Amino acid sequence: MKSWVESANSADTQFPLNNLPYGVFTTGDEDPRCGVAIGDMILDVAYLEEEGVIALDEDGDPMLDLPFWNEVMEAGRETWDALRARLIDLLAEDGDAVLRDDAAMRARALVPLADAEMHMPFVVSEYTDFYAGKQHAQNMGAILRGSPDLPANWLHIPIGYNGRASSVVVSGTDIHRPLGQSKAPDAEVPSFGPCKRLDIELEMGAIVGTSSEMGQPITVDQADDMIFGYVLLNDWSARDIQGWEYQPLGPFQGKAFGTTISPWIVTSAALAPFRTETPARDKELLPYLTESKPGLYDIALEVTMQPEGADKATTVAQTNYSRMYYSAAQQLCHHAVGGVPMNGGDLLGSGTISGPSKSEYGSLMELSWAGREPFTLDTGETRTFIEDGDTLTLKGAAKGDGYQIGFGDCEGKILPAITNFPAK
Ligand SMILES: O=C(O)/C=C/C(=O)CC(=O)CC(=O)O
Ligand SMILES: [Ca+2]
Ligand SMILES: [Mg+2]
Repeated sequence: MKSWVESANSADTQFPLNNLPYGVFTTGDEDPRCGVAIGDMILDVAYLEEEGVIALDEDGDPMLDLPFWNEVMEAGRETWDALRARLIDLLAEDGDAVLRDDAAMRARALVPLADAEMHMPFVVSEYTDFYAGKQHAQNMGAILRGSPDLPANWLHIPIGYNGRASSVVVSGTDIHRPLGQSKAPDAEVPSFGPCKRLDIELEMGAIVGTSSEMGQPITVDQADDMIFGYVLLNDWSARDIQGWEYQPLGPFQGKAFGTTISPWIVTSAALAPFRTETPARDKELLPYLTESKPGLYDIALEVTMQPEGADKATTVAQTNYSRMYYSAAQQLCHHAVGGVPMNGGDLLGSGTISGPSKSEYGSLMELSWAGREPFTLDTGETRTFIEDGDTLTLKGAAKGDGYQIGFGDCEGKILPAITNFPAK
């Protein structure tokens, strides 16, 4: 689809007219507001709503003058579809000319992406992280338990744990190395201090738009319909803290200190042409988890690492979201079916995405095989885990014929641990 915003028609842009992802931005010290990426510009949809060019609510109440997309998410799929259709009409080469032919309105409504600061695109109500990548689960078993055999439940249940919504941050937010307890295998007692095995996890985040009732089960198809869109997600992980704390209740502090998401929510509608089947089942799933349509998406993913002062980043992994065993719809169905009310703003981490070859591993734990096999960056430096000053970036794009649907970088720099507090 062609737009009159020229930069949206380039094969290299992450934000062609087919994408139209949703973010929250500022360009100065005004209040953050909703925007839509198009080529190298942001469309200020809060302004267009104020001008009456976009009208979502029957009563004329604004929905886009807010520093989050939750209001639109909760309004439901009819509103999602209406907004997308209106945006395509306003931005298409041969669509409604109201914006295209009004130079003053255009100048006010289109802001260069390069001038904008991006904020959290939605209020995260709750955050759940799954463990649904088969290669990743086998690698973690081999590394930590001496065998790639999957846990007995793994092929039957999308395993997950309840994470922290309060520490989910937008790309570009620095993360301090966490403090915590750990115990080396040969040590007699645990010690307290900065994490020594700081890691990333390459994941996709699914964002729930509409709610389900407490106690009310839903089907996988209903769950799929509740998903508003997707972001890239880095589940920062403190492996030494995690290893000491996680039995028998699962991850706690080792994964609670920070989770970074990409600034743009790519809608399920934009990703629809890239739907792809979950893989063949090793064990037949129980009927409540079966899907009637392809539940995953073909999204190429990449991880880069850049030490402080280095002039370029090194690609350390490349894989694809289609490597997952369970879809977000299956995960959401499983979550709700047990009685949990799921709400607009619920964020579901896919689980770490790894493919079969080493170049496809989505964590440093796997890439360095728990620190036993250091890898070399383009700068000549070696790494096992993250060092202070390193910047880790996730990138992702669904690749169509002559265009791509991107998410914007999901980037975070690691700062030293904060140790100046009184307790010793
Ligand atoms: O198998 C383990 O002991 C640990 C696994 C993980 O840390 C993975 C995790 O948190 C879930 C995921 O992102 O896949
Ligand atoms: Ca994770
Ligand atoms: Mg986390």
